[in-house]
Amino acid sequence: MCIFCKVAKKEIPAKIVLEDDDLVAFHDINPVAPIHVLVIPKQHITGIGDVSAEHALVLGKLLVAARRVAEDAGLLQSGFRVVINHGQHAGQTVHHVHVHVLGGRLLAWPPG
Ligand SMILES: CCNC(=O)OC[C@H]1O[C@@H](n2cnc3c(=O)[nH]c(N)nc32)[C@H](O)[C@@H]1O
Repeated sequence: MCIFCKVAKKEIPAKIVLEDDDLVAFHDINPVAPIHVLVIPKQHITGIGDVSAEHALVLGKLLVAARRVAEDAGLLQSGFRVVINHGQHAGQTVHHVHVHVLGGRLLAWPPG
């Protein structure tokens, strides 16, 4: 089973910050910013490159949850970044779609 499916099923530990029937949000194990949270659907979706119209609702819920994570982390004023990586060039290492919520410091643009 994929590692994020295990997190969703509580089979491996994670510092969960938000959860509902459809998704779970938890701190990244290797944060690249003071706030680095991942928002994942409980349903296994391999990557944003694999989605279609049938996924629109859950994808929307991930983005609304990302905003809630940012708000709860006090980032609405200072700013935050929401990132989804797909495939090798984007550095995707876990093949279960996940939204990165990054904040707490000035974030460079363009990303490397
Ligand atoms: C370019 C990033 N591309 C990507 O695919 O990000 C995957 C993200 O998931 C993180 N991560 C991996 N395993 C675990 C785990 O068991 N637990 C947690 N809490 N985070 C994990 C990893 O640090 C990376 O930022």
